[in-house]
Amino acid sequence: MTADEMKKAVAMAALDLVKPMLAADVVIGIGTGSTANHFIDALKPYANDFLGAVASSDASAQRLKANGVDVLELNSAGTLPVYVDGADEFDPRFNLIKGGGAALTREKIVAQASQQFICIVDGSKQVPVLGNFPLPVEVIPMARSLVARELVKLGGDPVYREGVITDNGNVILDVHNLSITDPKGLEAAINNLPGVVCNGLFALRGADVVLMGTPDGVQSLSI
Ligand SMILES: O=C(CO)[C@H](O)[C@H](O)COP(=O)(O)O
Repeated sequence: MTADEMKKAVAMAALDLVKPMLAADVVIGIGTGSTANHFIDALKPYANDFLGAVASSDASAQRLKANGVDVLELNSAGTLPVYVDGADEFDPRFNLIKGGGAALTREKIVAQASQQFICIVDGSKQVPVLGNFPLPVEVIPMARSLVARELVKLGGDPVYREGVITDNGNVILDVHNLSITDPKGLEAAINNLPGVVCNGLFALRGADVVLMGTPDGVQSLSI
């Protein structure tokens, strides 16, 4: 089974969890990336069974609309019952690194607005300790060098993701060589740096459910 086939399988497994929640007044949260894209495509036959979705990126919003799903603003949607999204890494406590697709800020907002976060990943994303995947940090452009120096003080090696501007008009620093033994503490510390909009650690609000695709099928993991 290819990685893409595993991503599709976890997307279908997530759909099985979400289908019973769908109703005429229900709005769901949708993430960004190749795994989330499979989930969006799988929603097409059910597009008329719920009110719509809040998207974590312009790319996902466009894909939802192409699949017949109405896209709503979070401000008019209130609390969402569920958020479905991928991740770049997850640890045994369901802390995550996200933002490989540069959508981390809106992803974190929609996750925070949701009662349940279903994380859909292939097995390559499972790690004992977060940090092998470089941690994305979204930064106000004028603060890029300042924040980079502060991230070095925290023990990381930040690299400017050249050519990438987020949906919010900001830039991304990818922080290499972090061994993240205190995900909540590091998430808060990085968020406290002036110029940082958001960082890709999802520990203060991690996933509730992880569906992991393996060559032997989809595993529903628990903490
Ligand atoms: O955080 C993300 C985008 O900002 C994605 O969820 C993460 O990069 C995983 O992507 P994929 O499903 O393509 O492996």
